[in-house]
Amino acid sequence: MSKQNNEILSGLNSSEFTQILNENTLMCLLNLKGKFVYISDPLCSLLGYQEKDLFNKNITLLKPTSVNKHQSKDWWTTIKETHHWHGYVNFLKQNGQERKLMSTVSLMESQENKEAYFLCVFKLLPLPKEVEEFVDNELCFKWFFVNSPIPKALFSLDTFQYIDVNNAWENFIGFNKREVVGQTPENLNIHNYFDTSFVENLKSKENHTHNLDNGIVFLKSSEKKRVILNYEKIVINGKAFLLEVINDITDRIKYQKELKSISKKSIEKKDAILKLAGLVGSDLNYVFEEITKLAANTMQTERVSIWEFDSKRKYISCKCAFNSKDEKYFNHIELKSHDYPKYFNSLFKNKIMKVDDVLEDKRTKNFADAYFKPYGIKSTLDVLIQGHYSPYGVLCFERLESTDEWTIEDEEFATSIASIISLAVESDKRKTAEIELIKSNEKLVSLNSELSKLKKELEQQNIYLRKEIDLVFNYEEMVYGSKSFSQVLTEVEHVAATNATVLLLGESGTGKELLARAVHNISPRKNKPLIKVNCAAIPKELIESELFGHKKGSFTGAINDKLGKFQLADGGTLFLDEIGELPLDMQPKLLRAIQESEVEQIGSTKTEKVDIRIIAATNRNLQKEVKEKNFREDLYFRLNVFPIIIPPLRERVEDIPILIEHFVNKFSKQYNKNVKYISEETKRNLQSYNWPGNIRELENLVERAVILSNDEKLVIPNFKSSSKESLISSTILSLDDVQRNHIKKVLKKCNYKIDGPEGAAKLLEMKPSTLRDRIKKLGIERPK
Ligand SMILES: Nc1ncnc2c1ncn2[C@@H]1O[C@H](COP(=O)(O)OP(=O)(O)OP(=O)(O)O)[C@@H](O)[C@H]1O
Repeated sequence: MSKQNNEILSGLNSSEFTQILNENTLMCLLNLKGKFVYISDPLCSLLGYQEKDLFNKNITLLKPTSVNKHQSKDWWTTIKETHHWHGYVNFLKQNGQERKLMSTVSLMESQENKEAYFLCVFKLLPLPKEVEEFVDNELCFKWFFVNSPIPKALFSLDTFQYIDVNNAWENFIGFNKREVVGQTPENLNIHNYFDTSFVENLKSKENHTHNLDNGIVFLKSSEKKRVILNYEKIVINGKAFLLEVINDITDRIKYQKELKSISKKSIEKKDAILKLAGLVGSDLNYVFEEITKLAANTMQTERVSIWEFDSKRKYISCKCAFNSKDEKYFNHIELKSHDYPKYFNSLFKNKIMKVDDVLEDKRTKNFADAYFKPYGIKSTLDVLIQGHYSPYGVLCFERLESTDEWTIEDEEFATSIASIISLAVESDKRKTAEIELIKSNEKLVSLNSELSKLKKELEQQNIYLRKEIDLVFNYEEMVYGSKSFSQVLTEVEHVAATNATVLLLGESGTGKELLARAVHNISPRKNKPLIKVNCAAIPKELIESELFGHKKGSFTGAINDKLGKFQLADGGTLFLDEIGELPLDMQPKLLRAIQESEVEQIGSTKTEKVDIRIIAATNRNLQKEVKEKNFREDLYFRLNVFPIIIPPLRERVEDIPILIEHFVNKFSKQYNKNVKYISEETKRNLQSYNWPGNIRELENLVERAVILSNDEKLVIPNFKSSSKESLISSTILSLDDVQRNHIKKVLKKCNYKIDGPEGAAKLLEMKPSTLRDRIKKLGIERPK
């Protein structure tokens, strides 16, 4: 036998028990789950097993079945429920045969380890006499009846009077043995089951047992107990008695009831959570009202409220409160966090705070008088409602005077409700944001359509305006390398800041318009329009209307009112291109408009003030035109305030290579070409040309060349430098050539003498040795 078994047995080792146990005893000990913790050798060999086969195995391995057909439940189930058995059992032996045994099972407690075990003692059958012997055996009876921890009573089978009751019975029912012997359970108001038919059956048949699963007994104290009653007929000294075994299941039923109610409550809570979760997305006030109402009902709490933090979490204010009593509650009141730091700190730290006595708890004590006492609130359960980035607020459950404490289930439910509130708040925020977005989108659409309407109107009123406004100056467009053009730009910069009239003088294509835009774009008027009038391009009869506008019907063809360029340029700059072409009769009108800064529309009697800066440009020699009476002197003087002369391209050949590169890049991009190289020769050729059409001509030439070039090298087809007269090639000599020519000239003059006062070195102000080196380097030789 194992050491553990020995300990268990010694724990059970009352003197009586030892006497039962001898080498022939068929017995075993089962733990409450039915596992063998001890099995005697005779029982093992009777069933054909070895101890190790059964030890720690479940009794169900032996397939125990009740033999008694009146027994409603099987052997092991009955033992588990009633902790008791006295009757036959059939076991399946190891060889597959059945073995019927008389069994007596009772619950025992080990004094050693305080564990409970079922002690099962078996007798061989058929030996009815032995059965009697067993119960006749005084010691065995004592163990089975007197010392049993289960309440048991013996009745006379004839009169149903109590013959004996054990200690456990006395303790349970409350009567002592003396009070009950000779009485019936009915007399003592314990129960009246002996009126029922099963008792007759017990009388008539041998070894009959009966179970009452839903019995009720009343204790001496009148307290009612739910019990399972197990009855069996036993024979003592040849006389039949009725044994009653009482199994108290009151606690079990109460526990089952509690379990049922807990599960009912939990279902209710789940239903409530599902219902509330379904509300997320509805109007927030409605959601809050429903949440507080349903949460209060489900938690059986008198008051539930939702509080919201301000943006700095300095206070919370009540957003919604449910009150089962319908009193005026603290809707819309505020609690400042610095007034109640203990409350708020605990809430932020623990996220949930249950207070079973608000008047005593240090976290709520200091506001109990104001908030809890007047309303009879005894306990609270507060949960922090989390927001997306920071806490949104607090959910409060409040109970009036009640003994109920907040349970774990309550806390779980409250936390779930707080999560639903958080979801509802976030969804509401999203909805508001979406509405705002839709609104601003709608606003944008309406603004847009208003804008396009205005734009259309404006376009219709004056189709020039946009075109002119698009004339935006871009410094990157203007390249140069010459000193003379740099000088021009310096003048532009100086004059731009002023309001002075600028007169741009230069041949066609020299960049007058570009410069006019530059003046405007770096002037304080840059955000106002630059309006261009090409005096040469407008028919003579329309020029006045172009400049000053006209009223509808003022002349044939004036079908609408029209603004003139002066009005359009108001606040900005008016660029009068090709001013030399302005008809003579228009010149005094223009002069007046410029001088007076006012204009009069054709067909109108009113004059209109305008604030305009004038830039004029011409490729004509205006002085000559004045002399020849083609241009009015007074207008010339009025325009010639700040003349800027733009040199022709041939006078600034240093600009040519840079301009070529600039235009090559521009047109390569435009025509998707990959021109990268320009031969020095091409450059030289282009520099030696006299460019009557100036930069425009160069630009057009490069454009054509880029279009025609197929590889990385720019080829200028059919370009011939102009006739000798137009060439200024001689001016473009390399430095070496110039030096060579000059040294040669001086050497010739000095008759190739280098040293001395008459020598070339003296004339050239050089050291004779340096001159010699230079002569060598430049390959100058004395002619033979
Ligand atoms: N410095 C420059 N850098 C780059 N491109 C230039 C430069 N100067 C002029 N251009 C270009 O040369 C062309 C002619 O310039 P613009 O129209 O300004 O000359 P213009 O003197 O006003 O001519 P016109 O008297 O015929 O009206 C334009 O395409 C202009 O962009």
